[in-house]
Amino acid sequence: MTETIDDEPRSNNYSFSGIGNGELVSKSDEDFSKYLLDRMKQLESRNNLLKEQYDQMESDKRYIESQKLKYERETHRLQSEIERLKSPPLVVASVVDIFDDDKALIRSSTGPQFLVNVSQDFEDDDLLVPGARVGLNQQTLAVVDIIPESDEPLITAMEVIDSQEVDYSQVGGLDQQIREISESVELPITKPEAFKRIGITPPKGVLLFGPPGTGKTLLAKAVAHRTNATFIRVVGSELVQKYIGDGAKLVRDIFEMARKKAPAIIFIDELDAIAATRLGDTNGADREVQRTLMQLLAEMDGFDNRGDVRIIAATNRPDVLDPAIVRPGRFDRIIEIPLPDQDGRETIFLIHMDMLNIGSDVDVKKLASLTEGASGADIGAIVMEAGMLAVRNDSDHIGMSDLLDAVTKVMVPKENNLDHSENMFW
Ligand SMILES: Nc1ncnc2c1ncn2[C@@H]1O[C@H](COP(=O)(O)OP(=O)(O)OP(=O)(O)O)[C@@H](O)[C@H]1O
Repeated sequence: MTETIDDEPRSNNYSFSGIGNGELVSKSDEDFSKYLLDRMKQLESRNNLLKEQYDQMESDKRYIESQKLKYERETHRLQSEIERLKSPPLVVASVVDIFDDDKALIRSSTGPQFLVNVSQDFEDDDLLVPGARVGLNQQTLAVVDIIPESDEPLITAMEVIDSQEVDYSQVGGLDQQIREISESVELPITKPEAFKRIGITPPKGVLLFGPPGTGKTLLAKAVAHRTNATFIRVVGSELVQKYIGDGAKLVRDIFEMARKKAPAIIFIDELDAIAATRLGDTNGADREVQRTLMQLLAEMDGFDNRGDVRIIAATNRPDVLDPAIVRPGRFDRIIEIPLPDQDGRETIFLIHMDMLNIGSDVDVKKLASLTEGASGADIGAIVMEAGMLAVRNDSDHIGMSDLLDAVTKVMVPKENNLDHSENMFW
């Protein structure tokens, strides 16, 4: 790379024949300085190029260093996430009392009380007060975390919808049931004075029972829409399965939230999961269900019939319900939601076809007579399936043949299932 420039002029390169000696020297000097200038220019541009490359490499280096830092941070975060995921679950408890020497009396969610240590590096000392909910180490039961009071567990345990879009007109074949539910849930919210005037107390809770997919949830949503009430839906089985040890507290929180968001309708689906009759010996899980039910009964007993929080429950298994739940003052209005009859099925077909492009050959009466034993949900599925067939056939409307194919597709597996399920309630 190093270039040496000789002091001696290079006569070989710079001599020209036929020119005098003095002339030759000055010509050579001139050429040589030209050569030097060119060379300098070359070197300068090479130098600039190298400088540019150097700058580029410097900035690449800085970029790589910052990337390295970023990945190190990410690795660190992922490592602590792995540690966090591998750490054993904490036991939930509530604080009964706090003592000076870093000890606390706590009540575990399953009942018994323990005197336990409070972890030394526990930061939220101010929040550690009687009544606070805390997380305990599984083995030592030491208090290691505090559970913030928030609606978070509720958000996953229940569905809260401020305004419902479902109208009574979307519920087919249940005119009698709509009348009954509107008297017992809607009127106490919209016309409480009518009840006061006459002196009767409206029913506290309404129990809807019937086979799956017959419109129990739909009906409850329609009442919420009619009364402009917040619709709070909880599923019995989720209350006791997802939140072992927390079911009773959740029931309390649900009623609390309903009072805050009133007028509100609490819809408890699968009531049987928390209100089935208890048989003989009880294990831990049964006791949990029992505590949840007790809390539900206590909440129902404790609130005002004339208030603007109403409770609707639904079950497919009324036969297994604990008699305590249907006593007067609790779910004292029981409404059967049966499978739709011929007229009901016709109406439900029409409701589900309402917004669709239906061919003129479609005979709803015939469809209704071919679907005896179908629920509203089955009819919804038939119409949806027919729509899919029409799309698949690139048709611009749903024809009778699509609907007939869909009836076969939805009804045949259902009939096969029914053959194998004679022991089921429905
Ligand atoms: N009577 C009905 N009229 C119109 N559509 C209905 C009717 N019953 C059911 N459906 C349709 O079926 C869907 C499911 O019904 P829904 O969830 O109300 O049944 P459910 O009785 O609460 O069932 P489950 O007991 O399984 O909870 C509804 O969203 C609706 O599309």
